[in-house]
Amino acid sequence: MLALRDATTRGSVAYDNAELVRAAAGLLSDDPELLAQERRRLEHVYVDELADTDPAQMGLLSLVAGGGKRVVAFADPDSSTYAFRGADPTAVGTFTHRFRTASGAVAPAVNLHTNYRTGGELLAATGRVARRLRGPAGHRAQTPAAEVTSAVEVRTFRTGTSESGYVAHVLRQAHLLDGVPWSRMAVLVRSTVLQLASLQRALHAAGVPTVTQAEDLPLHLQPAVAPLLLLLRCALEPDRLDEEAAVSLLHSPLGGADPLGERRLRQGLRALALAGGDPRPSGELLVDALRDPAELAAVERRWAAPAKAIAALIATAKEAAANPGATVEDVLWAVWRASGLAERWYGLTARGGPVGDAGEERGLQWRGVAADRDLDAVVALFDTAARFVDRLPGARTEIFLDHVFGQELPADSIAPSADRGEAVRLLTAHAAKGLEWDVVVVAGVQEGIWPDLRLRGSLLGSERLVDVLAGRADAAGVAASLVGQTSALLDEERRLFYVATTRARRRLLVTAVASAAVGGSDHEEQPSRFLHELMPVSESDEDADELPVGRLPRALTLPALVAELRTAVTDPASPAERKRAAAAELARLALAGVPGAHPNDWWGLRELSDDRPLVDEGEPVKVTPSTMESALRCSLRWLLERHGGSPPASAAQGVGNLVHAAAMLAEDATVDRGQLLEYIAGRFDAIELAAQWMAGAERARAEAMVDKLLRWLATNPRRLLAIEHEFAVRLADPLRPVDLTGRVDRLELDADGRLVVVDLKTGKTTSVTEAELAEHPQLGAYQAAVEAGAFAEHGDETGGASLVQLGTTAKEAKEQAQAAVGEGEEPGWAGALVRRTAETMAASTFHAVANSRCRVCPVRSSCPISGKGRQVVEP
Ligand SMILES: Nc1ncnc2c1ncn2[C@@H]1O[C@H](COP(=O)(O)OP(=O)(O)OP(=O)(O)O)[C@@H](O)[C@H]1O
Repeated sequence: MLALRDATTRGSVAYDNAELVRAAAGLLSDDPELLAQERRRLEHVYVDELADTDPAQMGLLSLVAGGGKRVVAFADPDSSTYAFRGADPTAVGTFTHRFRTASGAVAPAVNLHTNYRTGGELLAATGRVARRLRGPAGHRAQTPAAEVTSAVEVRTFRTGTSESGYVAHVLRQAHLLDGVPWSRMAVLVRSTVLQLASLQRALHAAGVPTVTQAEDLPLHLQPAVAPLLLLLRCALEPDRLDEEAAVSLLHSPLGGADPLGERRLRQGLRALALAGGDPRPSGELLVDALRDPAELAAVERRWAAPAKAIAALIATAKEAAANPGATVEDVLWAVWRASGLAERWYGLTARGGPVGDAGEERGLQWRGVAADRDLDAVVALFDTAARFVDRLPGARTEIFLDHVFGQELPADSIAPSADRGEAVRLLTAHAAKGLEWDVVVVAGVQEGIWPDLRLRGSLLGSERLVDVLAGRADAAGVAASLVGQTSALLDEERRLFYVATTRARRRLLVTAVASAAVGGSDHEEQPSRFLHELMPVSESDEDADELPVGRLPRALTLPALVAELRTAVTDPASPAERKRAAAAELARLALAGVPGAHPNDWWGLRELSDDRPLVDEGEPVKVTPSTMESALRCSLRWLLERHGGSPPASAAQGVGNLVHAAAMLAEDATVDRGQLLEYIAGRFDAIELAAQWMAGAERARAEAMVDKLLRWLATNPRRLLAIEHEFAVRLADPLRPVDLTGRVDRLELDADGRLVVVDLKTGKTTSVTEAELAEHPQLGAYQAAVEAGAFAEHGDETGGASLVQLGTTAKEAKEQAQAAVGEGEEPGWAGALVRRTAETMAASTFHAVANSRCRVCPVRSSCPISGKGRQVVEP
């Protein structure tokens, strides 16, 4: 702490760990009194992970514990993985010479050969990896302490999905069958950025609880921190605000948009731009809107809100950064306060705490835990910012951002990690160092990812300094040095893999994807060479290079088991023996109350609860002309829709309804057009449109329909009797009386004094063909109603019925007229059709009939002839 204080007050630009250690060493060597005091205080000094120490740490150690002090250091040269932070594995070899005994003799070195962690099979496999490492080998022979069983499994998969499915399966198996607690299992990956999130989602979906500890992720990747940093970056470096950044800001907690919201916003911006003759794609418009939110005022408030919030925060950041003397802390604070996230997350954390069993509370509690974690991460960000400001007063925020984004691994943390409950830990191989679990999965071990042979360096390049000091850097040949660096990297990656695989006590699973390039794509994924290294050397040369391919077994869930047993029992091809065994298992599950196990639960085997007709004989059947067509087309759909299968009618009016309502005002062509348009304009805003940007076009369509109606009225020779007239009439029949009820748009009188029913259609595709028109059920039913005396006050002779198509793309309204029923060869056809419909509606059996509307049928999932509803009839 002293060193730290001095390092900062002396205005040093000490910034990485090695520099801090160096500052402490400097302080001690400058002050003999302090050094003596320290040396007196330390009687025994223990060093763990000696192979990961860097020269500065060794210097400090020499100061406080050199000269014959009691120092014990532990090292495994094969697990040194911090060379990129300046660690020097050769410190292990020179240690006994450097830290001599009090008498000046070389210190003793002891090799520990007993392994208490695991058993023979695992040791043999990890030993094969270690064998390929350069360096001392004397310590490598290890024997297990006891006869424990251990197992290694290497598997490759064709896709990442099946890989994570298999990983989930193995974890569930260990938990459910072998009783391993979730917290004694872990999944290790090489790269947080590439692998962690997708794996976590897949495991979660498969019912494996996982936990990624915040401290396992570098700061800039933590979900709560990433959007704040991105926002700062975009505010300070405007070029950074591209479409990708804009979208992730909108979807972050700072924006709060969902995918639908984003689409609506894009559509809105594009409609506006197009209206102004600007043809740019919506991505560019989105970026512009975040820079200058003026445009957003014209977009519907609901969809514009996330973008407005982000634009405001960007402005806040810019403003804060423009203040003279503003530090990164000030800027961050301004943005954080303006975001309002603090209040929201604190509200949620109040519900956090340990996760109990009460199912309902659980969701809230998880959200509370997540909010806790997010707040922790933001606090860590402020800590980092404060340290940065302390060390580099006056440095610009951009430099801070570079620094934070440059971190590949979580910063060292001395905070103890909280116990996050019973869950499988998901972490990087680096973070797994020093830990162990009963079951360890090392996933995604792909060539190119692990080993990752891209040359890299630390902020200050300290690892190269180490090379120079150790005489490894060849000043003469850069190429030679590059080769050297690459092979050193391969060693380091292999050691990291060794660390990962040696974390397992009982069971190790290592997986990768092996996918051949498909078609012209050169995207081929290869398992890492490390997988081969784990495998025992094969006897025959033929399959020496073959890695075992993994197959996804049945999911270890009750429903999957029940499904498999049921298939075995009912499959005609399965042998009698197997059927009997499956039936016995099902019986056992049924006794235990497992849903779906007892044949009583199998839909296909259930007795009908009631086989009486829907309407008792002699009772009237209610038929409305508008549903006749549907009932005749497929009576099952009609039945299901009628009894809860269709979504409730929306209260909001559509454009068609609005035009219908306006048409009620239009008795004939003398009506005032302006009045109709005013009517439409006045109610237009109440319409639920698919998108606000469609409003212009939809309104034009509504107005066009009104104009078509007016022009059609001008040519319509008949006289209006009633508009929107309701009727109810009984078609008498001793067995099956029919109550025909409904409403007609227009009831008109033709030149011969006969009644004509006119139905206005506002849909775009409601036209019918000539053939369909002759027996159009709805029109026929109107005619039958007329004949049965539904409009007795006006007469009971029908002159036909018409559809007037207003909504099609045609310029003029089209009248489609059905001839009067009495004029045809079969005068009673309409009444007969109504009776037939009534029979269908009152029946005890309803038929599913395949037809052109099946594709959009809302009750497909209950239809036996649709693939989706097969379970309705099959056991
Ligand atoms: N003498 C012992 N008797 C029984 N168990 C032991 C003994 N020594 C260590 N173990 C157990 O063996 C396991 C590994 O021990 P430890 O973590 O100390 O090894 P390590 O060499 O530091 O491992 P690494 O550096 O690879 O993480 C632990 O579970 C520990 O409890």
